[in-house]
Amino acid sequence: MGNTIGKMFSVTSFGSSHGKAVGAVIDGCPANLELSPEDIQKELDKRKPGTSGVTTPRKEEDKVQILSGIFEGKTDGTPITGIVYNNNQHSKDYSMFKNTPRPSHGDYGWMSKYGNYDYNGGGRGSGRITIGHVIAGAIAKKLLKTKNIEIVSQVVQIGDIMAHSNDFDTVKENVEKNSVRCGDLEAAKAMEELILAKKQEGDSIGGIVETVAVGVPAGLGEPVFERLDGDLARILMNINAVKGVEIGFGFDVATSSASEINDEYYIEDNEIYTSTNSSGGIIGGISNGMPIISRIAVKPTPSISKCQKTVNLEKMEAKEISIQGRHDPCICPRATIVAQSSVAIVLADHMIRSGYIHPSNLEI
Ligand SMILES: C=C(O[C@@H]1CC(C(=O)O)=C[C@@H](OP(=O)(O)O)[C@H]1O)C(=O)O
Repeated sequence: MGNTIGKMFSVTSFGSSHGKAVGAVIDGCPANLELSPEDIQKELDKRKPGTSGVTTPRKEEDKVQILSGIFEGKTDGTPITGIVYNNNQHSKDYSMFKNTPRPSHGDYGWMSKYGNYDYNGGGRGSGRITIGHVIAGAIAKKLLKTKNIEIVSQVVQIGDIMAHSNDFDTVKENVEKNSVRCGDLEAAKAMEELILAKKQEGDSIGGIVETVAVGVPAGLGEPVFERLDGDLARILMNINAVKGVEIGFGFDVATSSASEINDEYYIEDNEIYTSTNSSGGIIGGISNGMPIISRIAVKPTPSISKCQKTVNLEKMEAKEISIQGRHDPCICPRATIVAQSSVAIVLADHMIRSGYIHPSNLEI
């Protein structure tokens, strides 16, 4: 239960971190979208572990195989299955967690719910599960590109260091130039130093990832329980380690007057625009044609080597642990591509639902 999202463009996630494989089944992608494994691989390469000092050192190639849904280089309207086999599990690192939940890791909740919980690598609760999001997101992004919709994500905050650049094209170019995936290269340096310092201390650090989608037409989203912002919040909040979601001004609306943040309209070349975008491109739950802006607050990775208090659930006694093994000192850099994929999945779903993309054949 709870492994599928989307109505017309739906994604079912499967697998676990130390099991055989992880991936996703995507149903509802219309036929005739040109799609190759490389289209997906280049996105997975941005997420894969072991690429820099600010990620987990686990070494995985994360090579995708497409098992179904493509005929002669194009989608054929049937379910697309993308799979990545796990190759570099170190399950012995996890033997100490069998009955000993890591503080603030999903371990305890999953042990309590299922009883039979694969504690190795956090099982299905692992960040590695986001491979499925990225596979589906790569397809969604290609689909959206046919309608000139583009999405970019960047790290805008790590600890108390903030990024200051938010011009779409600059951010798009700059995120590829630094391991933190921040659009402001000055801030990126300071962020990297902070992450490496936390890693050195055996600790980790949280931050904020922002995603901007441009070219989204007005009219996506449905009242009352399937508003576009509601659906975005749902998918974003479902990413591991996310503890907060904002759209547009988000929590800052609480300290604002309407006269300060209302987005005033104007007309240019017979088109309607707003002069500001504090609504983040969504009003009344429906897109208004302005860029869709979302932010996620990502908690620090809970698995740290600093000594922490926990309990042994079998012996019912207190215990201290220092978590070894391979973990990200900060989740944010790799979460950028997961956030972007998640936004793409929701937009693809709503583009089909609203009739902007034909549900079965892209050429119609
Ligand atoms: C491997 C990835 O992230 C993993 C996420 C994770 C966790 O508990 O969530 C724990 C670590 O797993 P392992 O101990 O097996 O290396 C991370 O490395 C990945 O994202 O590809």
